[in-house]
Amino acid sequence: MTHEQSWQQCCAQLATVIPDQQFAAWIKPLSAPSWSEDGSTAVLNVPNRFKLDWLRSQYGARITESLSAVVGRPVQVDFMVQKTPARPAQHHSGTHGLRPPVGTPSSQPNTEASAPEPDDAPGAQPAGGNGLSRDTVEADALERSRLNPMLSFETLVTGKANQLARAAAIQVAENPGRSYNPLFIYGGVGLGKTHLMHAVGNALLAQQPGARIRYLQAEQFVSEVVRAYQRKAFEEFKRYYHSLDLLLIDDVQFFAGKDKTQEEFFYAFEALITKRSQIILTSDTYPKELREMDQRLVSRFDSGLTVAIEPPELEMRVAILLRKADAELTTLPEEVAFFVAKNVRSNVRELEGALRKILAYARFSGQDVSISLAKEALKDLLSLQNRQVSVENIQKTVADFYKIKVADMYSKKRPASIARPRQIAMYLAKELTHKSLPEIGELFGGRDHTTVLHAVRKIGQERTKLQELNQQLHVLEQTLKA
Ligand SMILES: Nc1ncnc2c1ncn2[C@@H]1O[C@H](COP(=O)(O)OP(=O)(O)OP(=O)(O)O)[C@@H](O)[C@H]1O
Repeated sequence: MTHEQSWQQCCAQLATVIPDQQFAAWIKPLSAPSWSEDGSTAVLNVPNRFKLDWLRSQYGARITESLSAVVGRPVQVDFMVQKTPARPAQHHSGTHGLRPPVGTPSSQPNTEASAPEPDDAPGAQPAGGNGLSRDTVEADALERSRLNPMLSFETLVTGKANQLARAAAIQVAENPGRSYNPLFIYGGVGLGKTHLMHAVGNALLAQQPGARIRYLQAEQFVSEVVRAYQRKAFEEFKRYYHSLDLLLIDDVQFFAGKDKTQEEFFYAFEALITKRSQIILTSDTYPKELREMDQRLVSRFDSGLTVAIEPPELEMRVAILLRKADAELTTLPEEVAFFVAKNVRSNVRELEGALRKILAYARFSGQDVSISLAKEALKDLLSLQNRQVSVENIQKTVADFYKIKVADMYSKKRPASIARPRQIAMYLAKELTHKSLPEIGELFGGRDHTTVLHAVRKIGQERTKLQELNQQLHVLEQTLKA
């Protein structure tokens, strides 16, 4: 069997397991791979890095499996971004492309092998044509979209913490505007919400280089509304936002209390949903918990699919570290990855920071990466983490934060402006130290342990209901732990 025949058979097999639309969009346009000399690796040429990411992450395993089955031995499948011109003429001979050169009618007998349209995506031009090259179209669209091409499905590590959100995002990328609309992703800081959002955008851009995509942070949207207001340019603003195919807005909790922004966003939302453009939103909390948000918007946010991203568990943290090291072209010994993952637990952004420190340390000191090197590189971080937060420190930090005197932490004064920060400090003392209630009471001017218990319960309950308090507590906790 020739290489071309084996590829055709592979495609035929894939066509039975991959839904028609996806097959037509992703597999059918591929030319037959070129093979390494020893026949162990098949290299598929793809037109750009977006397609490369997507094909590798979504179909790589299936193609490998199918091609191995067809040739009767395990083979590796690799992808390579094709150099321009996008469709080299040698495809009809030599490396046995499935597709005839652009403009040549298909003469392949097999349906899998029949020539696809030069491109399924709107706005794309065949290379060598008189219009803009596909690369230029993509580069322009990428710039306009403000997408970061590094944040793709390919570079996103999957685990229990994000598997639902990722699955939903993949659905959306494959069926924009038709599966879950809007897709609302929520979770704590640095857990990959932004990453997932960009991944959808990048995947869609790979499929449709002409797609009108825009990513922006909620605050930027607020500024644009303000600017449109000042310039009396709402028509233009509307025309732009209402014309998008995919709108990605990050951290929508920042719309809180901004009535005009919410109103404009509501119109854009309605217009986009009606014309089946996709909307993806992220937030630090689920829609019903959003503060100072128009109820019409809250219910719209919840009308598609709402998914959470949780903090990654240990194994996922290890996997993320290994993957990030790999991307930096360094090998991280697994024991070092475990060591870091056990000690840096809060979020992915912090994991990345820790890894960066270790790699920089290794580079500058000329040493290999080991646990002892990691301990040295992360000395500050680890000692800070292990350092017990002291009650005195809590009292000082909380007093500074609420602009009261530290002495008021021990005083008997009762006005709310003082009593409340004091209760907050007691709550944090219970949360962040190992001190008992009576010990804490003692350190707060000799108060009874029931007073401390009351404060701990009260603040604990209120933080689940009051977003602002919760945020203040987050800031205080971060400051104290940092
Ligand atoms: N599962 C993951 N695999 C690989 N990298 C990840 C993963 N999750 C997050 N990251 C990386 O961690 C960093 C922080 O992620 P991201 O900015 O998406 O977080 P976020 O949830 O949007 O946080 P914030 O609320 O602060 O905006 C990014 O560099 C992102 O690429």
